[in-house]
Amino acid sequence: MKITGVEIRTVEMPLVTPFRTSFGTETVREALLVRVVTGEAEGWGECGAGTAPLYSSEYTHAAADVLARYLIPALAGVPDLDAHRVAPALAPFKGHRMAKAALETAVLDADLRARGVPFGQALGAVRDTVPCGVSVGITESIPALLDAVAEYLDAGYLRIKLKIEPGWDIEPVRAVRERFGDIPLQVDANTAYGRADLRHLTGLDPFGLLLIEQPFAQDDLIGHARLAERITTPVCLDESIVSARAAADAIALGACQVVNIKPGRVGGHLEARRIHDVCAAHGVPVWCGGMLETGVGRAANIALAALPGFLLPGDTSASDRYYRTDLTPPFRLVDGHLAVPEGPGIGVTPIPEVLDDVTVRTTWVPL
Ligand SMILES: O=C(O)CCC(=O)N[C@@H](C(=O)O)c1ccccc1
Repeated sequence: MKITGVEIRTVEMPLVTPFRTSFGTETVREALLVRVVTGEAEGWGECGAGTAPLYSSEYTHAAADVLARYLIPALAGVPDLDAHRVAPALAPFKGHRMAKAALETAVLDADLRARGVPFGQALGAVRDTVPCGVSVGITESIPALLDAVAEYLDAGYLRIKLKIEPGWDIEPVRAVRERFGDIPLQVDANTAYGRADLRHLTGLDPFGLLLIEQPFAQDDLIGHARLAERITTPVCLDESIVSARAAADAIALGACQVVNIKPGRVGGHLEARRIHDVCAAHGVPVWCGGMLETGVGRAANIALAALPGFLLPGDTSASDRYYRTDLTPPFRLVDGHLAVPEGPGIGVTPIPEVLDDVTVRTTWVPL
């Protein structure tokens, strides 16, 4: 594949409601899109980094800079470029996995579109639709939380994930259980707790949760292993699982019994598939996480979520969970499921007038 150039585009997408997690509240999603232009096709990728480095060390401006200054130019010298050669070409540059993932996905998308191959088929999808869960942010009150959960259940979501943090954990879970019974329910702390909270977190065990996600710091595998020894609820890791090796180590240490796979967090869909394979080899179920992606990133996530080891509903919600107008034709929930795009590549393309409306910056990097 010969790339003629790459466009880096920053868009600002208003969220339908503020999204509050333990690491902050977002009302507008600033997202970075990468468009790879080749003689045969154009490919799209989305970088999940936030405006500020609150989920991980990456953030939108840094991702745009490292793409323009180092990552995209690094592809210039790669003979017979294809998606499998992107990660090795970018390996000399440390970190910046979300920026690397956006570029690799765009190269993969361009290649697949040129060959008429759907993303899901290329990755090894075995389903045409994927079951969908939804992530419910921290709300002002318990009644507001119950209203939000009721709305999502009415919309057909098959699993509820509650964001938790110190001071907002056992009570919200208890309230949801009392109102809605034994619906599929899990919690996500985004590293908000310390080992001193371990005993308190065992208080979540009686509620029959599907999992407790990433209560401790990204690098605290021992802390997660100790919690796992004290509770019957599976421990799930998100921020800690940055590679297939990290997944193998975490499983070996007993630090996780479930893994949330996010292609952006691990450097791309090819590493995401390797993590899927490592987990499958250890009998560890995985599910597809989300980072408020527009339809571009969402399409690729849905294709990934159709792989055989994705045994739990993911955060692949419908477009209207976050956006009144998505960049692409919206993903709509049908009986709690989203359809895996069937077209070549990721199967969707941003709608030009929508894209122009929300674009705040574009950079063209010729190769
Ligand atoms: O449904 C979604 O796209 C968001 C699901 C969700 O809660 N994502 C959280 C997370 O901690 O997993 C997140 C949001 C934005 C950025 C990083 C992470």
